[in-house]
Amino acid sequence: MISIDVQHKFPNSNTSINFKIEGELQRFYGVYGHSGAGKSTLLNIICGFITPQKGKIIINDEIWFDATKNINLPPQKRSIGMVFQDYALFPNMSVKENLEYALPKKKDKAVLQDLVELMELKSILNQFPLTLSGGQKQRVALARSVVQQPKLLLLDEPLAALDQEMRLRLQDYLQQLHQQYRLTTFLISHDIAEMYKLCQQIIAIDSGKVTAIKSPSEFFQGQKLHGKFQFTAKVLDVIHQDIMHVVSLLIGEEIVRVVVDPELGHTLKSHDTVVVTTKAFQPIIHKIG
Ligand SMILES: Nc1ncnc2c1ncn2[C@@H]1O[C@H](COP(=O)(O)OP(=O)(O)OP(=O)(O)O)[C@@H](O)[C@H]1O
Repeated sequence: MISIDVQHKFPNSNTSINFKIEGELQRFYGVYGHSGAGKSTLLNIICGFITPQKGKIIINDEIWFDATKNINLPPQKRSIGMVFQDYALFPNMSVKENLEYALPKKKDKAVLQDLVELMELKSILNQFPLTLSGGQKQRVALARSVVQQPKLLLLDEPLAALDQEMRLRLQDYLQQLHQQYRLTTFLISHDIAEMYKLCQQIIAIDSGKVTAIKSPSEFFQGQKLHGKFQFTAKVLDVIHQDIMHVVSLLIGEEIVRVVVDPELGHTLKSHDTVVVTTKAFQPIIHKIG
């Protein structure tokens, strides 16, 4: 059982933090909200980097924080694995040494071997972080955070710096990790598809408060899906040909050319951000993967 009920106010900030979460162990939670909503603050409070002014954090009957009883376990006493966007590996240690360093002294080394296999790290065990790609580093960082089999795994946008292909592969690894070890996981992500794929519950945060805890389909379909296509795109260039105005748009990693009204065409320039919507909803869908 997870029971979080904390209040906090940062000096010089208008945001009052008030997080209330009742949840179950072994679940994969997505933490979702606008920039500045308080997602990282939630993870920092759970791991003990920020001490809230009031409230309690109880994880599986263990009190990690209780302001009235003056209990505040330091981060190293809270059983937590963490991975952030920047790959915090020890640069002077090989992959193998990075993993071994994380293994608690009395723990069986078998878990290391399992993780090396699951995360396909065998071929890079003797390499140093500097020689690894972003995706490889994050695979090692994920494996390292799981070596000690923590009670909570806290992931703050761990895949945000990776390209789309690598991101999808790492999502598969994350999924396998969760299936294998069933660690209670909190993942911050802005990627709705990622949340759908990985998370059982979405913890929605807005202005320092938890506003909903729902399944991805309940949450996102209520919030986002309006039965029409809507994309955010970057304008790459606008070509004026006679009375035609052709705009090249970058949508995700795809470039799409569209003809627009001259009135609109004259107002657009490269680097503008636009929203593209279509009224008719008759998409042609081809399975590609
Ligand atoms: N140490 C701090 N001191 C003062 N204010 C802070 C501190 N940490 C966070 N805040 C404020 O709390 C609010 C929430 O910040 P937080 O980083 O948790 O947002 P976030 O949802 O993770 O945003 P992003 O998606 O951009 O990373 C912001 O208004 C931020 O300025």
